[in-house]
Amino acid sequence: MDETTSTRPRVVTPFGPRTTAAEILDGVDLTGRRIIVTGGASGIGTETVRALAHAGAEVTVAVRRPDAAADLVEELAGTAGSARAAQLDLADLSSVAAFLAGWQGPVDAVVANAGIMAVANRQLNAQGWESQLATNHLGHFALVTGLRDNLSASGSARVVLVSSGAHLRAPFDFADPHFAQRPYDRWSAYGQSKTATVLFATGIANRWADEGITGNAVNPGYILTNLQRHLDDETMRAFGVLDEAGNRVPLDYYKTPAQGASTSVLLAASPLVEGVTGRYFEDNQEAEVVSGPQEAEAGVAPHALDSAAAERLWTYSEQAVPR
Ligand SMILES: NC(=O)c1ccc[n+]([C@@H]2O[C@H](COP(=O)([O-])OP(=O)(O)OC[C@H]3O[C@@H](n4cnc5c(N)ncnc54)[C@H](O)[C@@H]3O)[C@@H](O)[C@H]2O)c1
Repeated sequence: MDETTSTRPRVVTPFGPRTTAAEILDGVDLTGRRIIVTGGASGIGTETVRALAHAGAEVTVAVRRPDAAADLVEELAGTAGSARAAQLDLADLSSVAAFLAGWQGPVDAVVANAGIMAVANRQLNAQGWESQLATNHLGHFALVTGLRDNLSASGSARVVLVSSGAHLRAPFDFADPHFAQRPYDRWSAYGQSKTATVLFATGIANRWADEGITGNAVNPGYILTNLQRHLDDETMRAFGVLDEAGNRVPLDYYKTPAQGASTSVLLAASPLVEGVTGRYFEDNQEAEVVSGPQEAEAGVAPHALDSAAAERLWTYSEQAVPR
């Protein structure tokens, strides 16, 4: 974190943690805005797509299996905007390249929402990248940097990088990002990938401001979705999500997916944050900077706002992703 980051005023909005994505866009007209949402066929992504399309945007739902988004596309056919599905596997660079080759014209926003969490064992993709870093950061880096000219052509484009409070657990380990030498730990791997997500927002802010492209990171909060599928019942009990009988416990601090999608939608489309860049938001506000691991995983860690680390990660990612 540099001095500018620590002294700049925090961005605040009138919205609360329980505001829904639709409420964020009440009265906002996104007609003609072309927005890509990765991982839009489930969870927070689906609610992000819904809110944007209802406000008039032309949303591309970028998913591994386009048929998984078919019902959503059909549901949104009668709205002010539209949705269409496109194939994209972020862990497969040839799929990212095919998506980029098929895209024409400006892009007004990318919501880099797709993600995987706490994969039990170290898994590598074709490039030898650890799976969470591959999907959550490097695939999105390939996608967003590949769309740079299209974003620039918008004149006012926004990149929203969906991170997590888990970033507080792990700085980016430049010496061993893929756990080749250190023991694999699924939470460190997830946390590191989400730190990369925040650093990527800083990198966009540092490099692309002159092109009218902003980049911000988002922690959606806790939402029960498919994301938890890699967690066994014992872990879910430890989280207090399951009772001893294996039933889901209704927890107050869990948001609905529509509430979880609100901060992504705020940064992707609300006029209230026009021009805001290089920030980390949660509960619809810019987060406070905090030090050390936090029980509630709230706030943003200095290691994720470090401009030098952001530059280093950009260089690392550029070298990793072939052009
Ligand atoms: N749910 C939470 O409590 C929570 C908390 C913090 C952050 N997040 C983040 O929010 C985002 C959305 O998660 P969610 O909770 O809606 O979970 P989810 O599992 O419902 O959605 C994730 C989506 O990403 C897609 N995806 C996974 N790997 C992909 C790949 N290789 N290529 C393309 N798409 C891929 C999945 O198919 C899925 O549609 C994720 O980035 C997650 O890390 C979620």
